[in-house]
Amino acid sequence: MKVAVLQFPGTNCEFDAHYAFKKLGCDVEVVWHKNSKLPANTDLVIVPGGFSYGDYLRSGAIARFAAIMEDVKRFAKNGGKVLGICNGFQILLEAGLLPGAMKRNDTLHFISKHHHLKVIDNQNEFLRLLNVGDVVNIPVAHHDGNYFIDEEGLKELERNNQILLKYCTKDGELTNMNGSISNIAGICNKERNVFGLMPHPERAIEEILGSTDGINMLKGFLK
Ligand SMILES: NC(=O)CC[C@H](N)C(=O)O
Repeated sequence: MKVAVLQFPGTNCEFDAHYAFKKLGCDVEVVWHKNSKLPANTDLVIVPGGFSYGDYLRSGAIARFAAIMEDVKRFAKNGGKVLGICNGFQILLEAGLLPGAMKRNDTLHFISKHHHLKVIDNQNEFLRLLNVGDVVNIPVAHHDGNYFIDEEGLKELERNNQILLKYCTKDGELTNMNGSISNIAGICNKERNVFGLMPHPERAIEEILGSTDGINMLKGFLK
């Protein structure tokens, strides 16, 4: 399986994602933002975490104008799978590939820790190897993870089962970690081929990292 990991100035998780998918046996290529085309035969695009363009203006607001994003949009429109992790999620929101917007955490603090997430929907390629109600332990590291969408948009997400993950305690009780509406940690688009989440599954793939719960999330994409 061919995985393309995008790289913008300020991206800092491209090699974590590269390492994780390599470990899963994928052919992985890091793709510079100035390229106008994704590699031939790309099966999955990862928009990784970091601080693209220093998070100036708004996280992801500049990266979404990068040349490569035109091809990512084309790829997604044709049904190609795209996963945005943290800053990648922010970029996909800014690019209009996912609905809603990201605000600063309500505490105004950068939050960096392991946090539990509850699987809300698994009828998608990302979480198909998990069960609804499963609790996973995945690191978070962001200051702009306060997901927002208007009332009508939230209803639409719920109606279409687009809410994939919510923040919770280790016992599965929903918690509000950063102000996100309805405790949302991850969503997908209506067509179910574009995914975004604030936590970092690619950083939870070895015991030494504190959790291996990310493996079965990323593995969902494997053919
Ligand atoms: N780990 C990351 O991707 C950081 C995300 C983002 N730039 C923020 O701090 O909100």
